[in-house]
Amino acid sequence: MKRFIIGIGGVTNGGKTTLTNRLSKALPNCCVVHQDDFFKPQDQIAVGDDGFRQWDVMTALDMEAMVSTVRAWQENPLKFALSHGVRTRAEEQDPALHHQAHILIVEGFLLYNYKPLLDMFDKRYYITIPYAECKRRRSTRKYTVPDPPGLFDGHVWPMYLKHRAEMESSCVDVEHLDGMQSKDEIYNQVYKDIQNTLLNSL
Ligand SMILES: Nc1ncnc2c1ncn2[C@@H]1O[C@H](COP(=O)(O)OP(=O)(O)OP(=O)(O)O)[C@@H](O)[C@H]1O
Ligand SMILES: NC(=O)c1ccc[n+]([C@@H]2O[C@H](CO)[C@@H](O)[C@H]2O)c1
Repeated sequence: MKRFIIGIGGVTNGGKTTLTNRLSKALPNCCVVHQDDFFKPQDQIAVGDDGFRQWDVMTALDMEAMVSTVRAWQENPLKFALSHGVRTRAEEQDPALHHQAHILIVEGFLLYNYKPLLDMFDKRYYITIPYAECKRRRSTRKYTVPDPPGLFDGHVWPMYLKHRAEMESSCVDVEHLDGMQSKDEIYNQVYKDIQNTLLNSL
């Protein structure tokens, strides 16, 4: 049974969770790992010289635990699905793929800057949206720890630019997605692409 690990990375509020949720319902035998579930507790997040808690850096995340979770899926996708309460709905899925592939979607804003995780992906997507749209969408969001005033311009966006530049300079192979397209357009494009990738490699 073939196993595929798909990364849905990119900028905060680019639409990663929206896309992941739709894909995970449509793809066969599909589990999901969300990077946001691996944030360290607030009291372990350093406060920078700028006065902001440094949420948007690798050290804010327990990346070892995240990699272990992905390894647990690799070792036994069926056990992983059962223990994470995933029920696959065969009747809605593509019968050509259903019995042949197990899929893990890993979704998050900092997937491709951590080598041990980077190397686990079979396919990497990277969603981007421009600054103004990102700031607008982010201002409507309620995180477990709400953004203090100025966090977006003082920390979130500069860290995004820094990590993106790092990723580009290390020539990571990613497929870019335009997060300004409609949710349907993005979903249809990625679903078709995954279907082709799977069928070509089975
Ligand atoms: N293609 C789209 N067009 C317009 N709005 C979108 C699109 N995709 C998602 N959104 C909206 O943008 C906001 C962020 O979406 P989502 O939670 O999927 O992003 P995310 O990348 O997972 O964000 P984060 O990881 O920073 O929490 C939501 O309000 C969502 O409805
Ligand atoms: N999920 C959280 O615990 C949390 C807390 C504080 C900030 N964030 C933000 O989540 C985004 C990634 O999805 C990052 O831009 C963080 O700033 C998340």
